[in-house]
Amino acid sequence: TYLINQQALVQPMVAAVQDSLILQTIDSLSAIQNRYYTTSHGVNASNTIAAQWAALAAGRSDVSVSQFSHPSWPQKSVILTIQGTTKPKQHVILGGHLDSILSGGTTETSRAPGADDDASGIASLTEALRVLLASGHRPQRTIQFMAYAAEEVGLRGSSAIAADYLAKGRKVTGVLQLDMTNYKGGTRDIYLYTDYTSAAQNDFVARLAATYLPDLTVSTDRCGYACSDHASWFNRGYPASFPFESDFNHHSPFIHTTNDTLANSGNQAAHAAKFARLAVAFAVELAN
Ligand SMILES: N[C@H](Cc1ccc(I)cc1)C(=O)NO
Ligand SMILES: [Zn+2]
Ligand SMILES: [Zn+2]
Repeated sequence: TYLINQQALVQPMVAAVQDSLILQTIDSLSAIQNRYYTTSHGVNASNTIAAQWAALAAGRSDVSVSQFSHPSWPQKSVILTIQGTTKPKQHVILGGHLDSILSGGTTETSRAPGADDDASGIASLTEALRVLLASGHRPQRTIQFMAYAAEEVGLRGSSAIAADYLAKGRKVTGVLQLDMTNYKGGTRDIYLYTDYTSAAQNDFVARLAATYLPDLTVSTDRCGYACSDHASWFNRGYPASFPFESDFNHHSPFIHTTNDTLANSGNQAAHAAKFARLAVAFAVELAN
């Protein structure tokens, strides 16, 4: 029973989302030479996100930022935790991946901007996080924002983290994945993917969109394979949802190339902002 009853909290947060700040984050992340999981730039990208999230967390004793080390490669995942007040052992998780890749192979000097895949998702998450922290709201359940390493090489960062949660018996109320939120190739606004996701939670997400983003159109589609980090959680029995930029046939054609740039995403972040608004609604409603 997914209740939607936090309108007084969520409406102002949704209104506070700024497209310009999302654009700024996409621009700075895609300016890094590449974010490949084994390069010095890929390590730098993780540290940059950790620093940016730590700056947002400043002054909050209930908020912390950590990096999750992966022994078999150098790029760390980033986890920001907002401690829950009454149900701290229950986790609401929102994620995206911080790595990038070139389909022909990626080296230390490769240019892999990954503006849509997945700087856009990280930027949408960062803006959702910003407005959530700016509100001063303290959620009942613990909310975690995660920037996963090494998604492009087999969902490896999220898989390691999800396996760790399972091994530790941690309770996960739900997971939202944002991977590619800014290239508007389809006719609708938000596409909820139905494979490797939870039907019940997807219905909740659709109702969140209807409640908080009434002007937007929502549709569904399928990937046909484990196409992003939501599958790491779903495959271990955790409820996951994956709102995506377009229908399968119209996603950004630039991904995994040197042309996955902000310019090729229309030099805008209005599309990514829709996902930031949905993310903040998901976090606050599910964590209370
Ligand atoms: N495989 C995904 C890209 C991808 C994700 C969803 C859909 I629909 C189509 C394509 C990837 O590269 N994620 O990083
Ligand atoms: Zn991706
Ligand atoms: Zn990708």
